[in-house]
Amino acid sequence: MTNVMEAENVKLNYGKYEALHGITLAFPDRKLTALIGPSGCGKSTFLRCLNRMNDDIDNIKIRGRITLEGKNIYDHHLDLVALRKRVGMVFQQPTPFPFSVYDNVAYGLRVAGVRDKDLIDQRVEESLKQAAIWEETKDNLQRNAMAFSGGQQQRICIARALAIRPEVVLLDEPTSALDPISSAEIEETLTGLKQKYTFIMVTHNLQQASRVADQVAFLMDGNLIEVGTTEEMFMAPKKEITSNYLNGRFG
Ligand SMILES: Nc1ncnc2c1ncn2[C@@H]1O[C@H](COP(=O)(O)OP(=O)(O)OP(=O)(O)O)[C@@H](O)[C@H]1O
Repeated sequence: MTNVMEAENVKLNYGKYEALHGITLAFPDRKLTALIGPSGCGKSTFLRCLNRMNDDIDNIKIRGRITLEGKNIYDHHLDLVALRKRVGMVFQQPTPFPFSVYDNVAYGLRVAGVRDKDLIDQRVEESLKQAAIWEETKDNLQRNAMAFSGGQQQRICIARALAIRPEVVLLDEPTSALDPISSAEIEETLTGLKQKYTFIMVTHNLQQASRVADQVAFLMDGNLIEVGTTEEMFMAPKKEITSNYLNGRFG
């Protein structure tokens, strides 16, 4: 199995505080990896390293190496806009822009300089279909995206992330702000898309990880404690501390 991204001994400091102590973790192609662990263990911090979303924070220092298809994403020559086209992101709160569904999904393509209206139309439709929100939006593409429900907005945001055809999609607790039905719809959407994209998802919801992930990584206090296939992690974790966490004894 090939790995699309690899993190090697990633350490991160917020000023003097070391939040990640040397994380080594590989992300297999077209699989969903769930990052789990107690609050404050560094899941989001680590996720944000993977498309350099931490770069703008003052006093941050990142060491180690993160590669995308073998190339170091922290290389000085790297074009950040190009990186973010290849590694997209979906946030915890649905964050549609305050304009139409169509313009939301077309946004990334237009920023990338695509002007061909037919190509944009086609990509908007394809992406909304992939994110399983086409049926609910196809007659309302000019409606403001903010006028849809939270769950629909999140699927519009997934469509927006997919429109530029990233290789990797980072998801930071994408369902924690949603009701159970919308969460289930997002899970179904992700499961259906796994053949096409590599997903890396932070989640607090262990059941969700067990339902949608292929690989699960357990972090605690800025360390990677254990990583394995979802089955290995939930059925036969190697470390007692992992087992205690999965059984709800702490966290
Ligand atoms: N911008 C920041 N400046 C300073 N410290 C930060 C910053 N962001 C996070 N931290 C600290 O780094 C540690 C890891 O935080 P992070 O948000 O990555 O954890 P998490 O596992 O995603 O937590 P949660 O599950 O609660 O979202 C925490 O101690 C947090 O307080």
